[in-house]
Amino acid sequence: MADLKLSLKNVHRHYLEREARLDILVDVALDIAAGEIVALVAPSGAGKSTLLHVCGLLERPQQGEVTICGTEAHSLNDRARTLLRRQNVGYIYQFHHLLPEFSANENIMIPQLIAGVDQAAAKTRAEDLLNHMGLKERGDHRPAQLSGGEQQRVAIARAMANNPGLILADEPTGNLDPDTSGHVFELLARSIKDHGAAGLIATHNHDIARRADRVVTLDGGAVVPTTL
Ligand SMILES: Nc1ncnc2c1ncn2[C@@H]1O[C@H](COP(=O)(O)OP(=O)(O)OP(=O)(O)O)[C@@H](O)[C@H]1O
Repeated sequence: MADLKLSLKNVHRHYLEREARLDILVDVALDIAAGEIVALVAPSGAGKSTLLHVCGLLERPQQGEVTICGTEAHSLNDRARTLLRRQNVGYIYQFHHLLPEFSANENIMIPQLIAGVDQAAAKTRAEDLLNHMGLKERGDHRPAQLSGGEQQRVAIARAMANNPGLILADEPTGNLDPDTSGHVFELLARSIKDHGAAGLIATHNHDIARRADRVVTLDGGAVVPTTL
């Protein structure tokens, strides 16, 4: 059987707005195996961020199973969910969310230090990851001293820092020009595959989505395959 990094079964997520109930995710099923990258393309408001939040254990679905790297999250308490997320999930956002007062190296070290890695090992790994991102000389630079594409490459390195099995990316190239978008996506895809991780990448950019192993969309709240 495939080594599944993400498995969703029968997932339902709704929001209550005054009297109305908004059904955003309806009976969602989705499996992503190690080494696989799935693009999620759907109109604004369809529920892409909601799906990523459920996959990343930031939101609980009202119903269904969310299994991350072999561990089913539903019955876990909040603390156990946080640990599962920290150990197994890397998140990348449209805007890098790097800590402005810290250098690129330090931004990549911080999640490792939180996970209990010692200072020297965290620094070595940060330098190694930056090197892979083509940013060897930029370790001491703060986010404001880097271009948008460079900031996103640091954000990718940070997401990979604790070697997560699952990478979730919400519009990771949404803020970049087309050439830079392609380059950043290639680096992200290579990182995911080199680490034997799985990736779910929400994007409005069809050129980017076509580079994934497969593309899915949200149709009436369900995840269904699509071609672009
Ligand atoms: N906490 C919440 N309470 C009520 N409604 C919410 C909440 N979070 C999201 N929604 C609604 O759920 C729907 C899906 O939102 P979501 O952010 O997942 O969409 P999206 O596909 O990521 O959109 P976009 O591409 O514009 O970012 C929207 O109609 C949104 O208003």
